[in-house]
Amino acid sequence: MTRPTQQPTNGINGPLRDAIGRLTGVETLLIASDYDGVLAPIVNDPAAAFPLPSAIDALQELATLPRTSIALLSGRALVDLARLSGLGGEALLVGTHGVEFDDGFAIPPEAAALRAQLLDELRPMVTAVPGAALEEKIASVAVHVRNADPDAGEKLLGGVADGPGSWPGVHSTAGKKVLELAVVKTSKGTALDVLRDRTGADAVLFAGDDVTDEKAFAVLRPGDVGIKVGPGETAAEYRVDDPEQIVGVFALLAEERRLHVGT
Ligand SMILES: O=P(O)(O)OC[C@H]1O[C@H](O[C@H]2O[C@H](CO)[C@@H](O)[C@H](O)[C@H]2O)[C@H](O)[C@@H](O)[C@@H]1O
Repeated sequence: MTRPTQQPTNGINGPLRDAIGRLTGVETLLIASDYDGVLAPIVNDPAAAFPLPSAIDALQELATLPRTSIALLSGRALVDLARLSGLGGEALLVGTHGVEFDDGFAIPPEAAALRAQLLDELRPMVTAVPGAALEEKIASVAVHVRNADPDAGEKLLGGVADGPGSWPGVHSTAGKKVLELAVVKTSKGTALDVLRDRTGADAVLFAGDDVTDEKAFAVLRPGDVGIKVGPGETAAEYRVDDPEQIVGVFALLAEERRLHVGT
C-alpha cells in the first residue's frame, strides 16, 4: 500500500521512518520491547518504575491488529514485569533476561542452592553500603547502587564482581547502576528466537536500552528493525533518544499497520 504523503510521522524521519514503513507491510509481525529504560523511564526505586501510559496504549493497539504480536523481554522477574507493565494476555511476557516464559520456569535444584549461597554472601556486603539494595528474582540476584554514594557503589559492584560474581555457575552482567548475578545462563537473544518461532513472525522489531539487550540485537535478521533507546554502543541499526520517542515509533507503526492490515 502506498503511504499518503501528508501522514503524520510523530517526528520520526529518515531511515527509521522508512524502516517502520517497511514493517507495516510484512505478513506477520512481532514487536518486542525491553521494559526498564524503554517503556518505563529509569527511576531511583525499581519498584516504582511504571511505564509511560502512552507506551502501553500503543502496544495494546498493536496487539489488536491481525497477524501482529507484542512481547516484553525484560531482566525483571516475570511477576514484577506483569505487575508493573499492567499487560496481561495481550502480550507475551518474558522475564529474568530471557529465561522466565509465561508457560512456567522451574529453577534446577543445584541452581537454587547456588542462589541461596549467593544471597548469604551478598546480604552483608550490600547492607554495609547505605543506599545499596538487593533485588531477588527466581534465578538471579541484582545488586543495585543507584541510591548509594557513587564511589562506595562502584567499589561494592567491583567487590561483588570479583567475589561472588566470579563463582563457578554464576553469570554476571553489568547494567545501569546494577550488577546482575544469574545462576542459570540467560540470553535475550535466545528468548527472542523462541518468540519469533512461537509467533511465526516474518519480521521483528526489537527496542532496548541496556547491555543485555545487545544479545537480542545480535540475533536480528535482514528485514528486522533494532532500535537502541538512549546513548551507548550498540549493534542496533537505529537509535532514538528516550522512551517518549519509542512511544512515537510504536504509535506510528500501529497507525500505519492498521491501515495496511485492517481490523
Ligand atoms: O531488561 P530490563 O527490562 O531493562 O530490566 C533491567 C533491570 O531493570 C531494573 O533496574 C533498572 O531500572 C531501575 C528502575 O528504573 C533503576 O532504579 C536501576 O538502577 C536500573 O538498573 C530492574 O530493577 C532489574 O531487575 C532489571 O534487570
